[in-house]
Amino acid sequence: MKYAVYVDGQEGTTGLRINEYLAQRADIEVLRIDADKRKDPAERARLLNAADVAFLCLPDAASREAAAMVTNPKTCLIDASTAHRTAPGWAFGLPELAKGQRAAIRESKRIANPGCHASAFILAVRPLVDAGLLSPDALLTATSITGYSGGGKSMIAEYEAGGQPKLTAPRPYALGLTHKHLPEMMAHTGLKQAPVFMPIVSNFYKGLAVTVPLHLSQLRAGTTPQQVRDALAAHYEGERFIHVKPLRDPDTLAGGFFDVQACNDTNNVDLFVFGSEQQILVMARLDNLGKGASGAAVQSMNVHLGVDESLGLTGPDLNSI
Ligand SMILES: NC(=O)C1=CN([C@@H]2O[C@H](COP(=O)(O)OP(=O)(O)OC[C@H]3O[C@@H](n4cnc5c(N)ncnc54)[C@H](OP(=O)(O)O)[C@@H]3O)[C@@H](O)[C@H]2O)C=CC1
Ligand SMILES: CC(=O)N[C@@H](CCC(=O)OP(=O)(O)O)C(=O)O
Repeated sequence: MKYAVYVDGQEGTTGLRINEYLAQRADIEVLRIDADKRKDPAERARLLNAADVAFLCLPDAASREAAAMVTNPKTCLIDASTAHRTAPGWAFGLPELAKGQRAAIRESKRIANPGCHASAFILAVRPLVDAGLLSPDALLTATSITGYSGGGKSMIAEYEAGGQPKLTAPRPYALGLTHKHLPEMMAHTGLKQAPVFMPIVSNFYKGLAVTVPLHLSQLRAGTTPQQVRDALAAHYEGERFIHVKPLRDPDTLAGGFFDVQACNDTNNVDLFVFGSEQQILVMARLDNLGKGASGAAVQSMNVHLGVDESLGLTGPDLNSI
């Protein structure tokens, strides 16, 4: 028996990449909507209710509409949008978050896929809160450097059209300090205050790194950089997609520059601790279309179905778009 899987938003950036992952799977039958009916509510409702798993790769409002169309109790929804990431009744699709998260994803028929910046921030900060090194009252800042595919089809078209000199330089944005990922960053780290968060989009397709600068005095008294690194390593022990690098990673320091794109075409997250004995940078790197979006969605599906969590996500056949 094959699982029936429908991707609502199959022509979008996230949907296309999910379909690439699914194309490698013998255990999955993809239900495709006819091109001329992609936005036909009746046809979408039919396919949503025929699916064992349906991915919502849509703007937030369309995701909410799609969720309301599902009446079949067997359909598991995995929503890539921001619509349900802190909503009651939805499991957060980050299996590595904490003990018990896999069970939540396994049991829930409603799974909210994390945002790309939020995934990196949460994976860097949650272990420090859980280990008692960082107080939930901490006042943090974070920056994120991201490729332009994070902005979906419209931003990709803008960058790839060429001819706009302003797009050749990095562009800070969300300067109103109300980025849409802040609620999930707080909800899933336990921080009581939102970080001051500035993302920067730049002239490369994909790849993302979030940096959280910390004075050691912001951490539990006496905490060393090595203890911060070790708390991350302990939290993610045995996790195949999360790689905690050695303190002041010699490979990165030898190169002199941080490579934001080094996790591209993988579902991996690399975590780093750089700095001196007084100040550190905790950094998390991922592919915004991999663990930051489509890879994470497929991983959550695998957890939900109880199949090997890395099925379709590793190996030489992993394509990129
Ligand atoms: N790109 C990324 O890195 C990430 C994106 N996300 C989230 O995933 C979701 C999808 O993003 P992304 O793939 O980038 O966006 P895109 O703009 O690339 O794709 C969205 C797709 O949804 C389609 N669509 C819009 N409205 C409807 C509707 N009412 N019914 C059916 N289809 C509809 C669009 O159609 P049309 O082709 O006609 O425009 C388009 O193909 C968003 O919520 C986004 O925030 C999450 C994490 C990362
Ligand atoms: C470059 C760019 O614009 N990136 C998007 C985030 C991409 C992402 O994670 O999207 P969702 O939260 O929509 O799922 C942004 O910062 O709004």
